Amino acid sequence: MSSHTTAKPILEISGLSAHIGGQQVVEDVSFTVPATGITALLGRNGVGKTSTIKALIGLIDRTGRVELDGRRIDNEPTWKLIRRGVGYVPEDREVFSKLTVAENLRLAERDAHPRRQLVDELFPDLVKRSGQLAGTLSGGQQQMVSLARALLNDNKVLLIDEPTKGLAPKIVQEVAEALEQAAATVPILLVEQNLQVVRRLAGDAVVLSGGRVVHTGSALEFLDDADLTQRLLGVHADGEAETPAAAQEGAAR
Ligand SMILES: Nc1ncnc2c1ncn2[C@@H]1O[C@H](COP(=O)(O)OP(=O)(O)OP(=O)(O)O)[C@@H](O)[C@H]1O
Repeated sequence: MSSHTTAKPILEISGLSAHIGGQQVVEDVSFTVPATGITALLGRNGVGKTSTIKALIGLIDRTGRVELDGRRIDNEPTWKLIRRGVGYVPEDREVFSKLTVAENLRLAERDAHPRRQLVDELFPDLVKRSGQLAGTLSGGQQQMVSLARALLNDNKVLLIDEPTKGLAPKIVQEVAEALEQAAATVPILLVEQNLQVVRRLAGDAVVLSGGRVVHTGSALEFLDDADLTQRLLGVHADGEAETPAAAQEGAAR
């Protein structure tokens, strides 16, 4: 899928900076997220991908400018951004383990008319397991619950952090399939280490190093540039073994 586009972006980020414990983890970050398709946020471990997403939605203190659909949101608290239609699927999934699948989904319903049919079509396995405690699901199934919760509401954009992390290859493909279908209904900013998934899904790519944006452009063009992927991700993105999880931040700083 190539959705490299010049249409009006859904998210416009400029000069975003954030500190954690005295360390600057996001440094003057600027990029845009197009109003359609999937934009991949890439980089080695520890470069600040998760922190950038958290800064975007105010989960860590930030400075800079963030616009959602042309409206400034950087001065608003997280709960308000969620209500304005910024869906967040965190890295650790955060399902309520003592609640059933159905209860997890019901808790997430924010709109008067949640998109039940879409979610049931996307995740038939969850329909079958609606009475099962979420804590007894596999990692992949919990990821589906986490994605389903965000998709129930009519969001303007989804921020999804490493949805395939730690999942078996077959389940990675299922999650990728769900993301592909979800992206037909809502634009997505996706942190993803599995570059085969990025290749399949992403139109644009934003690459971070040392808390800064070091590359933006077409995801496929980036992945096809072996020198650039080697330099910025520590891997050759040549179709095989495209998972730079072990490539530590450091060399690119
Ligand atoms: N709660 C925290 N306390 C202290 N330092 C933190 C905390 N969270 C993140 N950091 C530091 O901030 C930097 C950026 O981390 P972040 O998790 O945003 O990177 P990332 O690119 O998402 O990494 P990964 O791919 O490993 O998830 C790292 O140096 C990390 O050690």
